[in-house]
Amino acid sequence: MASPYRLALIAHDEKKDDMVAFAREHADFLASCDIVATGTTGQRVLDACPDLKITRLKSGPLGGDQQIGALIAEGRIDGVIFFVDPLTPMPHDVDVKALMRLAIVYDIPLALNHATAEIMLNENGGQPSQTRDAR
Ligand SMILES: O=C(CO)COP(=O)(O)O
Repeated sequence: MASPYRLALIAHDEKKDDMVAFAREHADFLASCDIVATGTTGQRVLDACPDLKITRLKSGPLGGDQQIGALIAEGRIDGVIFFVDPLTPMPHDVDVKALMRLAIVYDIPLALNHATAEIMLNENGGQPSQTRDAR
C-alpha cells in the first residue's frame, strides 16, 4: 500500500473561508492524507470536516510556519497548500518567506492559491472541483 500523502495546510485569516471550502470539496481525498496544519487553520478545517486527521502545530505568527518549514527540511512533507493573503501586511512575514524558501530549496510542491491547489490534488489522485465559483 502506498504511503499517505503528507500534506501541510495553511491559510491566512482572509483566506480561511476559502481553505474550509477547499477542504469540504476535497474531504474524501484529504481523508487519505497525513495532514499537518498551522493552529487556527487546522482548527477551522477540523470544525468543518471533523473526520479528518490533522496534526495542529502552533499558530503561524507564533511559530507554526517555522515548524512546517522544519518538517520540510526533515523530508517529512510531500506538498504544501498555503492560501496566502496578498493584501494584508503580516507581522510574521519573514516566517512566511522562510517557509516558502524551504519549499523551493527542497523542491516541494507549494500551492499558494486555490487554482494551483486544485492542480496539486489532481496530480496526486484527488478530484479537481467542478463546482468552484470563479475567484
Ligand atoms: O499565519 C499563518 C500563516 O502564516 C496561519 O496561521 P494560523 O493557521 O494559526 O492562523
